[in-house]
Amino acid sequence: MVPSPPNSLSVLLHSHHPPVPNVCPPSINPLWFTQRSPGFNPQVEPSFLDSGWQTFIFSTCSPRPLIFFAGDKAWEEHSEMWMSTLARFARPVFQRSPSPVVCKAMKACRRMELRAPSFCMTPVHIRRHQTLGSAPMPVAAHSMRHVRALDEERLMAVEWEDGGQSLYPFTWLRDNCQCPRCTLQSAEARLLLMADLDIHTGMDSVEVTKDGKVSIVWPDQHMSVFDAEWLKKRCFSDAARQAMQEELFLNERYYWDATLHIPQADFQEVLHDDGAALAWLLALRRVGIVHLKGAPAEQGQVARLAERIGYLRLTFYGHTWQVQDKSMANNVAYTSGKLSLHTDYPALHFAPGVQFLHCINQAKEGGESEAVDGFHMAEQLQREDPEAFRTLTSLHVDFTDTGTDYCDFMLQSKNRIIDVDSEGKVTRINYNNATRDSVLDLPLHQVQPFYRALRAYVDIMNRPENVVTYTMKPGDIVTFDNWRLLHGRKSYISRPDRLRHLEGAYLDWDEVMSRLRIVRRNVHGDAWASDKRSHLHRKI
Ligand SMILES: C[N+](C)(C)CCCC(=O)O
Ligand SMILES: O=C(O)CCC(=O)C(=O)O
Repeated sequence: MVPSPPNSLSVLLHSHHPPVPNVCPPSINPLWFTQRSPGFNPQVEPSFLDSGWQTFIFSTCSPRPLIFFAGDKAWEEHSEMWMSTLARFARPVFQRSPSPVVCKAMKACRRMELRAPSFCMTPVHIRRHQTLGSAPMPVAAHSMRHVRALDEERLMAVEWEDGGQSLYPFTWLRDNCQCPRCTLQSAEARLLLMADLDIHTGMDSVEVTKDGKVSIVWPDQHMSVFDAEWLKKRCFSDAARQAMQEELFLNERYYWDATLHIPQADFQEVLHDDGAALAWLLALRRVGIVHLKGAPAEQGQVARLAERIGYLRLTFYGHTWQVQDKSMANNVAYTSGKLSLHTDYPALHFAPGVQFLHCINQAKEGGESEAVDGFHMAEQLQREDPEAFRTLTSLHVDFTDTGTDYCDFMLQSKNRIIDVDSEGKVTRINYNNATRDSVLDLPLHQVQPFYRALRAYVDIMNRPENVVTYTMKPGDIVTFDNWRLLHGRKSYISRPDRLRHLEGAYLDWDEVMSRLRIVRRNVHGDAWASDKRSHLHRKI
């Protein structure tokens, strides 16, 4: 064992029995690292632990930087591989880290000439059977050493007890005054009108009160008092903002291919236990697909699951809908034919974010399910065929859907097959070949390039190494990110004595994320998040 120098990195072997087992095999984790590395902040990630992943969690929030390893038996079996994985992926990340604590630790490591793969790690066991949810997280008391007004810049500077500093614009502080005249406390909503906000306000005085808050007197003698923790959460530094946004939106994704072991959770546990619900929703967000097992094989279960979240998304196919081989089918899904990889409902401009499919009855022959990670496939397309990627992220394609179900409908939409945000990051896939319209609103010279680009994307997603195949059994519910995954099914033999029957429902990501935040707060409280942010304030 390599001795641990003072202030060096320690490893805690975190024995964790995840509520969602086998989210991914150890062999996949290095991939996760490579994807995360570019913007990777070595912060503690309790959420990741809760989804049952076997990986390394970094933390610089305690006096010494810690590395948690969330694993189980896999650690014993793969410890060598884990060590070298950590050395390969984590060391460069730590080396790039601006955190003074990490820099100090790295220097200590270099002094001791500790090189990869050992990476100055001391395995230490912490209590077994302890999840991070129940682990005593260091509670950060964010106390302020000093506050001052920088009148020229119209900024308030907070110097924190641990040495860091944060800057807050006067205008922002006045805008966010928490007093009952400026904030409706019962709704946590702003009362102060924009028209009444002096966006060039000065500050008469500022001080730290005896109970550790910031007290400001404005030129009109209005007074604002801000809690240290509240201010810390809202620090404007790049790192703090990035951490806050990740905490709010959980936008980091784990990209996968055919080797994915689809995360699983128990249907009843998810319905009744917040820890299980949290694990489910975290994996749904990060991986994009989770199987729930053990639902009764009868109609009504996807509605119960949607109620666990909030409410489902009504569409022209009804509150919930029955996937069966129907005569005069109003959708190709309601036949026994093959469904090629697709997202649901690109005929809507705002397609449902999340889909539940519950197997009530499976076919005797055929009907196996398929899924691919559309974001990962888009990344591969961008790498292999940038021209095709440009085409699919820029051209708007017409989709159409006409018929009668919940009521009669005649939908038309224009969507980019690969939707990107203003920074070029893929946010949504819109593609169902069945509802792609024959109306193609392109000048002649763009038609053939469009087909070439679409075919290139489809060819990548159809590669066997990218497609996960599974067979749903009665009582299984697949829950997946319909903005990200493309799903399909093999054709099946329809028999009157054994009717294949799935029940489906849609939800939107806003409602799902809302429930995720609530169960996370129920399970962890707010302490871990603020602790995570404790060292992220801006150095000036
Ligand atoms: C019919 N339904 C609800 C199973 C799927 C509709 C998806 C689509 O046509 O894009
Ligand atoms: O029948 C299936 O397995 C999948 C159905 C489907 O893809 C859909 O309803 O969108």
